[in-house]
Amino acid sequence: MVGKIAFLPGDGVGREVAGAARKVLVAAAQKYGVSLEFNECVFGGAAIDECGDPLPEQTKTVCLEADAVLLGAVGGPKWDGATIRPEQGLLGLRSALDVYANLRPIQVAKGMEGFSPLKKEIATDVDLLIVRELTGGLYFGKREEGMDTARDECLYTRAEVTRVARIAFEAARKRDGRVTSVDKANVLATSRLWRNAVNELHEKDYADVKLDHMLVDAMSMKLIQAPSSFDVVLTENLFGDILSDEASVLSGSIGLAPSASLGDGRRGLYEPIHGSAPDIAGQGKANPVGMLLSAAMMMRFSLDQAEIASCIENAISRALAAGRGTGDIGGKDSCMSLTDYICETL
Ligand SMILES: NC(=O)c1ccc[n+]([C@@H]2O[C@H](COP(=O)([O-])OP(=O)(O)OC[C@H]3O[C@@H](n4cnc5c(N)ncnc54)[C@H](O)[C@@H]3O)[C@@H](O)[C@H]2O)c1
Ligand SMILES: CC(C)[C@H](C(=O)O)[C@@H](O)C(=O)O
Ligand SMILES: [Mg+2]
Repeated sequence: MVGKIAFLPGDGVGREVAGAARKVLVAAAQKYGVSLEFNECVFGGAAIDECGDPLPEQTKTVCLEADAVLLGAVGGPKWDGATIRPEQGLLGLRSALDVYANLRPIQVAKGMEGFSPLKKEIATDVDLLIVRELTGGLYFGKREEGMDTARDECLYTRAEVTRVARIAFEAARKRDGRVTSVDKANVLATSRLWRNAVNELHEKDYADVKLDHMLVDAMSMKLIQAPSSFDVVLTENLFGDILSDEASVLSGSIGLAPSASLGDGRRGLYEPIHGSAPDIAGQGKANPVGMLLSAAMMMRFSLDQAEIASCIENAISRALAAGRGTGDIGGKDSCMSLTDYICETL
């Protein structure tokens, strides 16, 4: 047995793509003669319906005892914002696991430029990694919500910035050696602290990595205009959420984008960057690729199975190169038929 996986399908298309990931993982594990233990738990809206709590104690315990947590997506109009609150739900889970660094790779691989809405010469060679701070900032500050006034506090400590920046610099060393830190330091005090802490760590431990800073508004333009000029993009929680949805479009669809959320230990939380997509849920239209790539990241980072991870990634690339795909990238497959094809070609 190589690993205990807390398996949280969640809601909407989360359930469809998580089912696809389980199928591919089981097939890949079988091929390599290893076994995986899946402990399925209710989470999100499904958990509210079952026991009135989006993150039941039992689910939290299974996640804290697992080697990795594999999550589909949560939410939907039926539950409003109740599936994601900081003290419960999705934000509660991220904070309980202390996974402060959310890695969101975006690639337009050679031969895949056709999926991108960008001109071929701009889409070529896009390969960037967004490192998003995940357990601080506006998402976790104090809130006041009155009829006519509301307030969301944005708070960052130097230690919170330094630990996620370290992950970004380490990742850059294994890639092209460049970090672009994104903030709004011309306006926000938290962004000035952010820039200062990133510079301090850079000077102290990572002078070999090329560092530059960019304001988030300019970054959202440059990401479309010159996406291949970026290697690692480091940013705070809210900016990272927005920029990663934007960046996912470069590769053709949000349904292609995976993520790994990591802390100080080996345990991680793996989920595609998209949500429960109520507009297409239950229709077999969801693209499973972002979820499958998240499962591959799980095998590599938390379960130490790099070979299985590569096997899954290669099968996905081959399927896309063969013209297979769901409707969001112009294909004719359903979530299930694409998943079955990937399983067969592992
Ligand atoms: N990590 C998460 O669990 C997560 C992430 C984002 C949003 N949400 C929640 O999901 C719900 C819906 O949010 P939303 O509609 O703003 O964002 P969404 O990401 O669910 O959907 C945005 C758009 O992308 C499309 N899309 C998403 N995933 C797709 C896939 N796999 N294949 C093809 N197309 C896909 C949808 O059809 C929709 O048009 C909300 O309740 C939100 O809070 C959860
Ligand atoms: C659902 C929401 C809280 C979540 C976030 O903003 O982190 C989602 O958009 C994501 O990107 O995982
Ligand atoms: Mg998001």
